[in-house]
Amino acid sequence: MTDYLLIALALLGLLILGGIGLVVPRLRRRPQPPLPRTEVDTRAEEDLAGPPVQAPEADLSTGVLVEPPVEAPAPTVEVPEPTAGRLVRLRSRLSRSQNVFGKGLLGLLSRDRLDEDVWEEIEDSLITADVGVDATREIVDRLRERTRVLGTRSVAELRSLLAAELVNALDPGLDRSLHTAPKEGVPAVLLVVGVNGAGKTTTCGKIARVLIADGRSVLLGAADTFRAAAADQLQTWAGRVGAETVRGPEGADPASVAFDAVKRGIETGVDTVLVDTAGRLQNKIGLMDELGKVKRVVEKHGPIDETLLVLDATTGQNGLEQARVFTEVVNVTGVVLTKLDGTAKGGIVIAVQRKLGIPVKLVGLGEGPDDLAPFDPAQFVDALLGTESSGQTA
Ligand SMILES: Nc1nc2c(ncn2[C@@H]2O[C@H](COP(=O)(O)OP(=O)(O)OP(=O)(O)O)[C@@H](O)[C@H]2O)c(=O)[nH]1
Repeated sequence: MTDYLLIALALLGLLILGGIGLVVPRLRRRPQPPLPRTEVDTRAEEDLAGPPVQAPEADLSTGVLVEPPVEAPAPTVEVPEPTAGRLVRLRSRLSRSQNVFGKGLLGLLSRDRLDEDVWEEIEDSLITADVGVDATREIVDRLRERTRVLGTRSVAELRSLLAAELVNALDPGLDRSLHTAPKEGVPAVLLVVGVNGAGKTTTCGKIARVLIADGRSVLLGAADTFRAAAADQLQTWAGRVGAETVRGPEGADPASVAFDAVKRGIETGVDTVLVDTAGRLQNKIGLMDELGKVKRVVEKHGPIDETLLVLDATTGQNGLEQARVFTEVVNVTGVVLTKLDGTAKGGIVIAVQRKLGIPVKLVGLGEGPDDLAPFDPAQFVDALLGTESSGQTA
Protein backbone atom coordinates (compact mmCIF):
# COMPACT_ATOMS: atom_id res chain seq x y z
CA MET A 1 0.00 0.00 0.00
CA THR A 2 2.74 2.46 1.02
CA ASP A 3 4.51 1.49 -2.25
CA TYR A 4 1.45 2.44 -4.29
CA LEU A 5 1.19 5.75 -2.41
CA LEU A 6 4.86 6.55 -3.07
CA ILE A 7 4.51 5.75 -6.79
CA ALA A 8 1.37 7.91 -7.08
CA LEU A 9 3.14 10.84 -5.35
CA ALA A 10 6.18 10.50 -7.65
CA LEU A 11 3.91 10.54 -10.75
CA LEU A 12 2.09 13.63 -9.44
CA GLY A 13 5.41 15.36 -8.88
CA LEU A 14 6.52 14.58 -12.43
CA LEU A 15 3.25 15.87 -13.85
CA ILE A 16 3.57 19.16 -11.95
CA LEU A 17 7.18 19.66 -13.06
CA GLY A 18 6.27 18.89 -16.72
CA GLY A 19 3.39 21.37 -16.58
CA ILE A 20 5.64 24.15 -15.29
CA GLY A 21 8.16 23.35 -17.99
CA LEU A 22 5.53 23.81 -20.68
CA VAL A 23 3.94 26.97 -19.33
CA VAL A 24 7.01 29.07 -18.38
CA PRO A 25 8.52 29.42 -21.88
CA ARG A 26 5.12 30.43 -23.22
CA LEU A 27 4.77 33.05 -20.53
CA ARG A 28 8.23 34.32 -21.40
CA ARG A 29 7.26 34.67 -25.08
CA ARG A 30 3.99 36.47 -24.39
CA PRO A 31 4.42 40.23 -25.14
CA GLN A 32 3.86 42.68 -22.37
CA PRO A 33 0.62 44.61 -22.78
CA PRO A 34 1.37 48.27 -23.42
CA LEU A 35 1.07 50.62 -20.53
CA PRO A 36 -1.91 52.93 -20.81
CA ARG A 37 -0.79 56.34 -22.10
CA THR A 38 -2.58 59.61 -22.19
CA GLU A 39 -3.07 61.64 -25.34
CA VAL A 40 -1.16 64.51 -23.75
CA ASP A 41 1.82 62.23 -22.99
CA THR A 42 1.88 61.08 -26.57
CA ARG A 43 1.67 64.59 -28.00
CA ALA A 44 4.36 65.86 -25.65
CA GLU A 45 6.65 63.06 -26.73
CA GLU A 46 5.93 63.61 -30.40
CA ASP A 47 6.69 67.30 -30.01
CA LEU A 48 10.04 66.44 -28.55
CA ALA A 49 10.93 63.54 -30.73
CA GLY A 50 9.52 64.62 -34.08
CA PRO A 51 7.63 62.10 -36.21
CA PRO A 52 7.03 58.78 -34.46
CA VAL A 53 9.53 56.04 -35.13
CA GLN A 54 8.05 52.55 -35.36
CA ALA A 55 9.81 49.92 -33.26
CA PRO A 56 10.44 46.54 -34.84
CA GLU A 57 7.51 44.21 -34.16
CA ALA A 58 7.79 40.56 -33.20
CA ASP A 59 5.69 38.13 -35.15
CA LEU A 60 4.34 35.97 -32.30
CA SER A 61 3.63 32.94 -34.45
CA THR A 62 7.13 32.69 -35.93
CA GLY A 63 9.18 34.72 -33.54
CA VAL A 64 10.77 36.53 -36.55
CA LEU A 65 11.43 40.23 -36.11
CA VAL A 66 9.61 42.24 -38.73
CA GLU A 67 11.20 45.57 -39.59
CA PRO A 68 8.64 48.27 -40.32
CA PRO A 69 8.67 49.35 -43.95
CA VAL A 70 11.42 51.91 -44.43
CA GLU A 71 9.71 55.14 -45.37
CA ALA A 72 10.88 56.45 -48.75
CA PRO A 73 13.13 59.45 -48.21
CA ALA A 74 11.57 62.77 -49.16
CA PRO A 75 12.16 63.25 -52.91
CA THR A 76 15.21 65.37 -53.48
CA VAL A 77 14.61 68.34 -55.69
CA GLU A 78 16.93 68.29 -58.68
CA VAL A 79 18.94 71.28 -59.81
CA PRO A 80 18.74 71.35 -63.61
CA GLU A 81 21.85 72.29 -65.52
CA PRO A 82 22.06 75.87 -66.80
CA THR A 83 20.70 76.54 -70.28
CA ALA A 84 23.54 78.68 -71.58
CA GLY A 85 25.57 76.79 -74.16
CA ARG A 86 23.34 73.72 -74.16
CA LEU A 87 23.18 73.59 -77.95
CA VAL A 88 26.96 73.51 -78.06
CA ARG A 89 27.10 70.78 -75.41
CA LEU A 90 24.47 68.72 -77.23
CA ARG A 91 25.92 69.22 -80.72
CA SER A 92 26.96 65.58 -81.05
CA ARG A 93 23.25 64.66 -80.89
CA LEU A 94 22.96 66.08 -84.38
CA SER A 95 25.36 63.47 -85.73
CA ARG A 96 22.85 62.08 -88.22
CA SER A 97 22.27 65.48 -89.76
CA GLN A 98 25.99 66.22 -89.54
CA ASN A 99 26.61 63.45 -92.06
CA VAL A 100 24.45 65.21 -94.63
CA PHE A 101 25.54 68.78 -94.02
CA GLY A 102 29.08 68.47 -92.74
CA LYS A 103 30.43 65.48 -94.59
CA GLY A 104 28.06 65.40 -97.57
CA LEU A 105 27.74 69.04 -98.59
CA LEU A 106 31.27 70.05 -97.69
CA GLY A 107 32.57 67.02 -99.55
CA LEU A 108 30.66 68.06 -102.68
CA LEU A 109 31.74 71.68 -102.43
CA SER A 110 35.38 70.64 -102.14
CA ARG A 111 35.36 68.74 -105.45
CA ASP A 112 37.96 69.81 -107.96
CA ARG A 113 35.36 71.04 -110.40
CA LEU A 114 32.08 72.62 -109.33
CA ASP A 115 30.15 71.79 -112.50
CA GLU A 116 26.41 71.56 -113.12
CA ASP A 117 26.24 67.95 -111.85
CA VAL A 118 27.87 68.84 -108.56
CA TRP A 119 25.49 71.76 -108.00
CA GLU A 120 22.58 69.41 -108.69
CA GLU A 121 23.92 66.95 -106.15
CA ILE A 122 24.20 69.76 -103.63
CA GLU A 123 20.58 70.70 -104.33
CA ASP A 124 19.44 67.10 -103.89
CA SER A 125 21.27 66.81 -100.57
CA LEU A 126 19.56 69.90 -99.20
CA ILE A 127 16.13 68.74 -100.36
CA THR A 128 16.71 65.28 -98.86
CA ALA A 129 17.62 66.98 -95.58
CA ASP A 130 14.15 68.60 -95.61
CA VAL A 131 15.36 72.14 -96.20
CA GLY A 132 12.47 72.61 -98.64
CA VAL A 133 12.54 73.33 -102.37
CA ASP A 134 12.33 77.12 -102.29
CA ALA A 135 14.94 77.56 -99.56
CA THR A 136 17.24 75.07 -101.30
CA ARG A 137 17.11 77.03 -104.56
CA GLU A 138 17.88 80.26 -102.78
CA ILE A 139 20.78 78.77 -100.84
CA VAL A 140 22.30 77.10 -103.91
CA ASP A 141 21.88 80.16 -106.15
CA ARG A 142 23.61 82.38 -103.62
CA LEU A 143 26.39 79.86 -103.04
CA ARG A 144 27.01 79.54 -106.78
CA GLU A 145 27.15 83.26 -107.18
CA ARG A 146 29.49 83.83 -104.25
CA THR A 147 31.89 81.02 -105.14
CA ARG A 148 32.03 82.34 -108.71
CA VAL A 149 32.60 85.95 -107.72
CA LEU A 150 35.09 85.20 -104.96
CA GLY A 151 36.76 82.36 -106.84
CA THR A 152 36.86 80.57 -103.50
CA ARG A 153 38.35 77.09 -103.46
CA SER A 154 39.78 76.38 -100.01
CA VAL A 155 37.73 74.06 -97.80
CA ALA A 156 37.76 76.56 -94.93
CA GLU A 157 36.42 79.34 -97.15
CA LEU A 158 33.76 77.11 -98.70
CA ARG A 159 32.66 75.98 -95.28
CA SER A 160 32.32 79.54 -94.12
CA LEU A 161 30.30 80.49 -97.24
CA LEU A 162 27.96 77.53 -96.77
CA ALA A 163 27.56 78.31 -93.08
CA ALA A 164 26.72 81.93 -93.83
CA GLU A 165 24.03 80.88 -96.30
CA LEU A 166 22.49 78.37 -93.89
CA VAL A 167 22.45 80.90 -91.06
CA ASN A 168 20.91 83.45 -93.39
CA ALA A 169 18.19 80.95 -94.34
CA LEU A 170 17.41 80.59 -90.62
CA ASP A 171 16.57 84.27 -90.33
CA PRO A 172 18.92 85.10 -87.45
CA GLY A 173 17.15 88.39 -86.73
CA LEU A 174 13.97 86.74 -85.39
CA ASP A 175 13.14 87.18 -81.69
CA ARG A 176 13.63 83.75 -80.11
CA SER A 177 13.33 84.73 -76.48
CA LEU A 178 10.66 82.96 -74.43
CA HIS A 179 8.23 85.39 -72.85
CA THR A 180 8.17 83.93 -69.38
CA ALA A 181 8.63 86.92 -67.07
CA PRO A 182 5.70 87.92 -64.82
CA LYS A 183 4.19 91.34 -65.36
CA GLU A 184 3.16 93.44 -62.36
CA GLY A 185 3.02 90.37 -60.16
CA VAL A 186 0.89 88.37 -62.63
CA PRO A 187 2.53 85.19 -63.91
CA ALA A 188 3.39 84.79 -67.57
CA VAL A 189 1.25 82.09 -69.20
CA LEU A 190 2.64 79.59 -71.72
CA LEU A 191 0.34 77.30 -73.68
CA VAL A 192 1.86 74.18 -75.25
CA VAL A 193 0.04 72.66 -78.25
CA GLY A 194 0.62 70.09 -80.98
CA VAL A 195 -0.37 66.73 -82.45
CA ASN A 196 -0.30 63.41 -80.56
CA GLY A 197 3.07 62.13 -79.55
CA ALA A 198 5.03 65.17 -80.74
CA GLY A 199 6.57 65.47 -77.28
CA LYS A 200 4.37 68.13 -75.63
CA THR A 201 4.32 66.73 -72.11
CA THR A 202 8.02 65.91 -72.17
CA THR A 203 8.73 69.39 -73.52
CA CYS A 204 6.60 71.02 -70.79
CA GLY A 205 8.65 69.16 -68.20
CA LYS A 206 11.90 70.18 -69.86
CA ILE A 207 10.80 73.81 -70.18
CA ALA A 208 9.90 73.85 -66.48
CA ARG A 209 13.48 72.75 -65.80
CA VAL A 210 14.88 75.37 -68.20
CA LEU A 211 12.91 78.10 -66.40
CA ILE A 212 13.85 76.86 -62.95
CA ALA A 213 17.50 76.62 -63.99
CA ASP A 214 17.21 80.25 -65.04
CA GLY A 215 15.81 81.24 -61.64
CA ARG A 216 12.05 81.33 -62.22
CA SER A 217 9.26 79.70 -60.21
CA VAL A 218 6.86 77.57 -62.25
CA LEU A 219 3.41 75.98 -61.96
CA LEU A 220 2.29 73.30 -64.40
CA GLY A 221 -1.31 72.90 -65.59
CA ALA A 222 -2.25 69.43 -66.86
CA ALA A 223 -4.97 70.31 -69.36
CA ASP A 224 -4.41 67.00 -71.16
CA THR A 225 -7.42 65.37 -69.55
CA PHE A 226 -7.83 62.60 -72.15
CA ARG A 227 -4.99 60.54 -70.76
CA ALA A 228 -4.66 60.25 -66.98
CA ALA A 229 -1.10 59.08 -67.64
CA ALA A 230 -0.27 62.42 -69.26
CA ALA A 231 -1.16 64.28 -66.05
CA ASP A 232 0.82 61.73 -64.01
CA GLN A 233 3.77 62.19 -66.37
CA LEU A 234 3.60 65.97 -65.99
CA GLN A 235 3.31 65.70 -62.22
CA THR A 236 6.43 63.53 -62.10
CA TRP A 237 8.38 66.12 -64.10
CA ALA A 238 7.10 68.87 -61.79
CA GLY A 239 7.91 66.88 -58.65
CA ARG A 240 11.52 66.47 -59.70
CA VAL A 241 12.07 70.20 -59.66
CA GLY A 242 9.69 70.98 -56.80
CA ALA A 243 7.03 72.66 -58.96
CA GLU A 244 3.30 72.45 -58.27
CA THR A 245 0.89 70.79 -60.72
CA VAL A 246 -2.80 71.59 -61.14
CA ARG A 247 -4.80 68.75 -62.65
CA GLY A 248 -8.43 67.74 -62.98
CA PRO A 249 -10.22 64.40 -63.03
CA GLU A 250 -9.82 62.28 -66.18
CA GLY A 251 -12.17 63.56 -68.87
CA ALA A 252 -12.59 66.98 -67.19
CA ASP A 253 -13.02 70.05 -69.36
CA PRO A 254 -9.45 71.00 -70.38
CA ALA A 255 -10.41 74.68 -70.50
CA SER A 256 -11.51 74.60 -66.87
CA VAL A 257 -8.28 72.86 -65.75
CA ALA A 258 -6.23 75.44 -67.66
CA PHE A 259 -8.28 78.26 -66.08
CA ASP A 260 -7.78 76.81 -62.58
CA ALA A 261 -4.04 76.40 -63.18
CA VAL A 262 -3.61 80.06 -64.09
CA LYS A 263 -5.85 81.09 -61.16
CA ARG A 264 -3.70 79.07 -58.78
CA GLY A 265 -0.53 80.50 -60.31
CA ILE A 266 -1.84 84.03 -59.69
CA GLU A 267 -2.77 83.14 -56.09
CA THR A 268 0.58 81.58 -55.28
CA GLY A 269 2.54 84.28 -57.12
CA VAL A 270 4.65 82.05 -59.36
CA ASP A 271 6.56 83.62 -62.26
CA THR A 272 5.29 81.34 -65.01
CA VAL A 273 2.34 79.00 -65.57
CA LEU A 274 2.91 76.32 -68.21
CA VAL A 275 -0.24 74.68 -69.59
CA ASP A 276 0.11 71.28 -71.30
CA THR A 277 -2.73 70.39 -73.68
CA ALA A 278 -3.85 67.09 -75.17
CA GLY A 279 -2.47 66.01 -78.52
CA ARG A 280 -4.94 66.58 -81.33
CA LEU A 281 -5.03 66.09 -85.04
CA GLN A 282 -5.44 69.21 -87.09
CA ASN A 283 -8.28 67.64 -89.13
CA LYS A 284 -10.49 66.93 -86.10
CA ILE A 285 -12.66 70.03 -86.00
CA GLY A 286 -14.14 69.34 -82.54
CA LEU A 287 -10.70 69.01 -80.99
CA MET A 288 -9.40 72.12 -82.65
CA ASP A 289 -12.49 74.03 -81.41
CA GLU A 290 -11.73 72.73 -77.94
CA LEU A 291 -8.21 74.14 -78.20
CA GLY A 292 -9.65 77.50 -79.22
CA LYS A 293 -11.84 77.35 -76.11
CA VAL A 294 -8.83 76.59 -73.85
CA LYS A 295 -7.19 79.71 -75.23
CA ARG A 296 -10.28 81.91 -74.79
CA VAL A 297 -10.97 80.71 -71.25
CA VAL A 298 -7.35 81.15 -70.13
CA GLU A 299 -7.41 84.66 -71.60
CA LYS A 300 -10.12 85.62 -69.10
CA HIS A 301 -7.18 86.00 -66.70
CA GLY A 302 -5.24 88.10 -69.23
CA PRO A 303 -3.39 87.58 -72.51
CA ILE A 304 -1.38 84.40 -73.09
CA ASP A 305 2.28 85.38 -73.26
CA GLU A 306 3.58 82.52 -75.36
CA THR A 307 1.94 79.72 -77.35
CA LEU A 308 4.44 77.06 -78.29
CA LEU A 309 3.75 74.59 -81.06
CA VAL A 310 5.61 71.32 -80.53
CA LEU A 311 6.59 69.62 -83.79
CA ASP A 312 8.27 66.25 -84.22
CA ALA A 313 11.26 66.80 -86.55
CA THR A 314 11.12 63.18 -87.72
CA THR A 315 7.73 63.73 -89.39
CA GLY A 316 9.49 66.12 -91.77
CA GLN A 317 7.48 68.01 -94.33
CA ASN A 318 4.25 66.21 -93.31
CA GLY A 319 4.31 68.03 -90.01
CA LEU A 320 4.24 71.38 -91.76
CA GLU A 321 0.63 71.20 -92.92
CA GLN A 322 -0.49 70.13 -89.43
CA ALA A 323 1.42 73.05 -88.03
CA ARG A 324 -0.25 75.55 -90.33
CA VAL A 325 -3.73 74.60 -89.06
CA PHE A 326 -2.62 75.08 -85.45
CA THR A 327 -1.44 78.57 -86.25
CA GLU A 328 -4.94 79.37 -87.49
CA VAL A 329 -6.64 78.27 -84.26
CA VAL A 330 -4.23 79.64 -81.68
CA ASN A 331 -1.75 82.44 -82.10
CA VAL A 332 1.48 80.38 -82.18
CA THR A 333 4.42 82.53 -81.11
CA GLY A 334 7.19 79.95 -81.19
CA VAL A 335 8.02 76.45 -82.39
CA VAL A 336 9.70 73.69 -80.40
CA LEU A 337 11.23 71.17 -82.77
CA THR A 338 11.64 67.86 -80.92
CA LYS A 339 13.54 64.66 -81.76
CA LEU A 340 16.18 66.38 -83.88
CA ASP A 341 18.54 63.76 -82.47
CA GLY A 342 16.59 61.07 -84.32
CA THR A 343 16.75 62.42 -87.85
CA ALA A 344 19.22 63.16 -90.62
CA LYS A 345 16.85 65.88 -91.76
CA GLY A 346 18.02 68.78 -89.64
CA GLY A 347 17.12 71.07 -92.54
CA ILE A 348 13.52 70.89 -91.33
CA VAL A 349 14.32 73.83 -89.03
CA ILE A 350 14.74 76.03 -92.11
CA ALA A 351 11.56 74.70 -93.74
CA VAL A 352 9.46 75.15 -90.60
CA GLN A 353 10.45 78.77 -90.16
CA ARG A 354 9.94 79.66 -93.78
CA LYS A 355 6.61 77.89 -94.09
CA LEU A 356 5.15 79.19 -90.83
CA GLY A 357 6.97 82.48 -90.48
CA ILE A 358 7.34 81.64 -86.77
CA PRO A 359 10.72 81.36 -85.04
CA VAL A 360 12.00 78.02 -83.79
CA LYS A 361 12.72 78.87 -80.15
CA LEU A 362 13.74 75.54 -78.68
CA VAL A 363 15.02 72.23 -80.00
CA GLY A 364 14.68 68.78 -78.42
CA LEU A 365 17.83 66.70 -78.73
CA GLY A 366 17.04 63.62 -76.67
CA GLU A 367 14.83 62.04 -74.05
CA GLY A 368 16.93 63.17 -71.08
CA PRO A 369 15.52 65.84 -68.75
CA ASP A 370 17.99 68.50 -69.88
CA ASP A 371 18.03 67.60 -73.58
CA LEU A 372 16.21 70.75 -74.65
CA ALA A 373 18.21 73.70 -75.90
CA PRO A 374 17.41 77.31 -76.74
CA PHE A 375 17.79 77.58 -80.50
CA ASP A 376 20.57 79.70 -81.93
CA PRO A 377 21.07 79.73 -85.74
CA ALA A 378 24.87 80.17 -85.74
CA GLN A 379 25.48 77.50 -83.10
CA PHE A 380 23.07 75.17 -84.86
CA VAL A 381 24.79 75.56 -88.22
CA ASP A 382 28.19 75.06 -86.57
CA ALA A 383 26.88 71.85 -85.05
CA LEU A 384 25.48 70.70 -88.42
CA LEU A 385 28.72 71.37 -90.24
CA GLY A 386 30.86 69.93 -87.51
CA THR A 387 32.98 73.07 -87.24
CA GLU A 388 35.07 73.58 -84.16
CA SER A 389 33.93 76.92 -82.84
CA SER A 390 30.52 78.47 -82.45
CA GLY A 391 29.41 81.89 -83.48
CA GLN A 392 32.12 82.50 -86.10
CA THR A 393 30.18 81.37 -89.09
CA ALA A 394 27.34 83.85 -89.11
N1 LIG B 1 14.67 61.18 -78.99
C1 LIG B 1 13.83 62.11 -78.51
N2 LIG B 1 12.64 61.72 -77.99
C2 LIG B 1 11.81 62.68 -77.53
C3 LIG B 1 12.13 64.05 -77.58
N3 LIG B 1 11.09 64.75 -77.06
C4 LIG B 1 10.15 63.84 -76.69
N4 LIG B 1 10.58 62.58 -76.96
C5 LIG B 1 9.87 61.31 -76.73
O1 LIG B 1 8.66 61.30 -77.47
C6 LIG B 1 7.70 60.48 -76.81
C7 LIG B 1 6.35 61.21 -76.74
O2 LIG B 1 6.48 62.28 -75.84
P1 LIG B 1 5.24 62.91 -75.05
O3 LIG B 1 5.78 64.09 -74.31
O4 LIG B 1 4.51 61.89 -74.26
O5 LIG B 1 4.31 63.38 -76.24
P2 LIG B 1 2.92 64.15 -76.19
O6 LIG B 1 2.94 65.08 -77.35
O7 LIG B 1 2.70 64.78 -74.86
O8 LIG B 1 1.92 62.96 -76.42
P3 LIG B 1 0.29 62.99 -76.33
O9 LIG B 1 -0.05 63.49 -74.96
O10 LIG B 1 -0.09 61.58 -76.59
O11 LIG B 1 -0.17 63.89 -77.41
C8 LIG B 1 8.30 60.15 -75.46
O12 LIG B 1 8.82 58.84 -75.52
C9 LIG B 1 9.43 61.15 -75.30
O13 LIG B 1 10.49 60.67 -74.49
C10 LIG B 1 13.41 64.43 -78.16
O14 LIG B 1 13.78 65.60 -78.30
N5 LIG B 1 14.21 63.42 -78.61
